[in-house]
Amino acid sequence: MRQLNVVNVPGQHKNAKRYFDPTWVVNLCFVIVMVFSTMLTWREVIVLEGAYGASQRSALANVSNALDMQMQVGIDRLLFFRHTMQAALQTPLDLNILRKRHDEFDSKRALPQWRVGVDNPRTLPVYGVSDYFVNQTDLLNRDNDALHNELTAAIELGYLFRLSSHALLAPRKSWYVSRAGFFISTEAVNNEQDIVPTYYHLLMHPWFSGQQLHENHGRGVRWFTDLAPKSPNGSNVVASVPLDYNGYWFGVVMMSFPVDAITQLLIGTQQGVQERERGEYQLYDTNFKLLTSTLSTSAADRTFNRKERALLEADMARDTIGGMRLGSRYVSWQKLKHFGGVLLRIHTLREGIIGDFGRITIAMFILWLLFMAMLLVAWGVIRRMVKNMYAMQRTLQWQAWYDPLTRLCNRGALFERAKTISKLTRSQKLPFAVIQLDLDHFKNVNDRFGHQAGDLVLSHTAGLISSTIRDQDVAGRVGGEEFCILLPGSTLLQATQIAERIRQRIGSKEMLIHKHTTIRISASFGVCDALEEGNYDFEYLQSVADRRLYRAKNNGRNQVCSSDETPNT
Ligand SMILES: Nc1nc2c(ncn2[C@@H]2O[C@H](COP(=O)(O)OP(=O)(O)OP(=O)(O)O)[C@@H](O)[C@H]2O)c(=O)[nH]1
Repeated sequence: MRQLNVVNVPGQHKNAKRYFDPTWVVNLCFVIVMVFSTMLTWREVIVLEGAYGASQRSALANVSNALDMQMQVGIDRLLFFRHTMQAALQTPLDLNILRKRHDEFDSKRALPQWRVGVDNPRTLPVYGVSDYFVNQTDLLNRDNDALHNELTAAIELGYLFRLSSHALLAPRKSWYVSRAGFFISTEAVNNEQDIVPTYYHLLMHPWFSGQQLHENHGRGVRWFTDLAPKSPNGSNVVASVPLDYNGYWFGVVMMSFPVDAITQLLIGTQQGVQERERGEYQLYDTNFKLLTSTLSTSAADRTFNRKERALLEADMARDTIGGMRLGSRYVSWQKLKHFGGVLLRIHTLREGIIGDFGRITIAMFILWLLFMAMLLVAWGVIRRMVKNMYAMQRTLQWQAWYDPLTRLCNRGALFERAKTISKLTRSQKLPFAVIQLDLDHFKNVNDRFGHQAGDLVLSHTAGLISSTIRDQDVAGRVGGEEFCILLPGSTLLQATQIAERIRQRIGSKEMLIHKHTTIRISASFGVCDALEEGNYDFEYLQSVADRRLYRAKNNGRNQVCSSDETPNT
């Protein structure tokens, strides 16, 4: 027998679970709204974070530029001093007072230490060491033709050293250290015994030795740090520039700036800035050694661990300005143009939270939380409403299609499905059998045992029918105690056998209608098939089956009639 491959008729109870669940749509919609609103909020946070980073870097750039400007003043002054020396070497002053100093130098140059000076408080004395000392190292040389001119140029420079301006970043000390074994210094050497150690000390520092031709090819200003936080003078930053003239390296002009003054300068730039926006500024030298900070050294969150330092140094190797989040801090940094060091700005989470960006972020987060809470509540309510509506719709739909007592199709549903099956079987030229079934003497059941017992018999019979037919067959209650079964794909013979099986099952069962009462009932059947009748019209088929049912009734009930001519089978 060919298998009928369509029984998916609207309203069929067995397929009800395949219905689409609308709560999934509600869930999906809310999840999409949640995801999108979270993504939008997140995007806002990222934009805010970018703006925060930019504001941090811009605050740092302001301070860094102010510091650079002051450093530039120092550099300008240093270059001016060098230029003065070069001018003095080019056109030496031919004054009697200076010529006397040449003679004095010639007379003292062999002494272990000496002092030559103009008796005038507006200039500085020249301190020197012996010819012997100079000859000990290739770094020094006293055999040059311009030696006297260099000496008078140094005395002239002494005048300028004295005229130190009142810049914000005033030098602590200024020196001219000559390779010819002498120096001038804004810090007087009070004891003659200290001249040699002082000169030696100056030579040994990189800010002198680092100005040799092979170390400073560009002959520009170089910056050095002199870290001595425990000394009374504290740490210094030293700028030095070589003095060259006519291709000969004469010596080095140097100035030292106290780190404390830089600290004050940094603190000064914070005046007028709200405390929560200030953050902490740290100045590091070229070797990433901390020089100074605007906060006291005891601040716990000012230091970086090894991993953080490595991250910062890697970032600094790539650019001249940047910023990154390190733990709960935001660290922005900028390399200083002149000094070669780097200025850092550290903004802690606490400062960030009480700042404008922090407050906006918190407000946004609270709004997002509120929105999420409202969304969740709305989700719950709408989901429940949709669920209830859906359940109600399913109930109504079920009630429209099914008989509540027997749970079989009602008359209307059966006719609808019969039409569909009829059309389908006709198009596929398949048999389509119809069984009409009527309980025998059902009135007696009602009369003897009551209407409720009658209902029980009806539902019990429906159960027997449902459990006997196949999945593709459809059973319905078409009258009080009258049933109809559609058997798509079944021939008359097969349908008659099925009807017979149902008849036997109904007749053989003792039905429990009261606690201690069972009854046995019977049913009569009329069967027909569309292929045999040559007509697929359901109403016609039902009328034939009905006619045969009444033949069965007339022939004594409890039997199946499948023909108009032959006696019951
Ligand atoms: N309990 C109950 N009885 C019903 C229901 N619908 C119809 N009936 C009863 O079914 C009985 C049908 O009686 P009849 O049409 O005389 O048929 P019968 O007594 O079965 O006799 P035959 O069909 O000739 O064998 C009537 O008494 C109806 O009241 C129902 O839903 N529940």
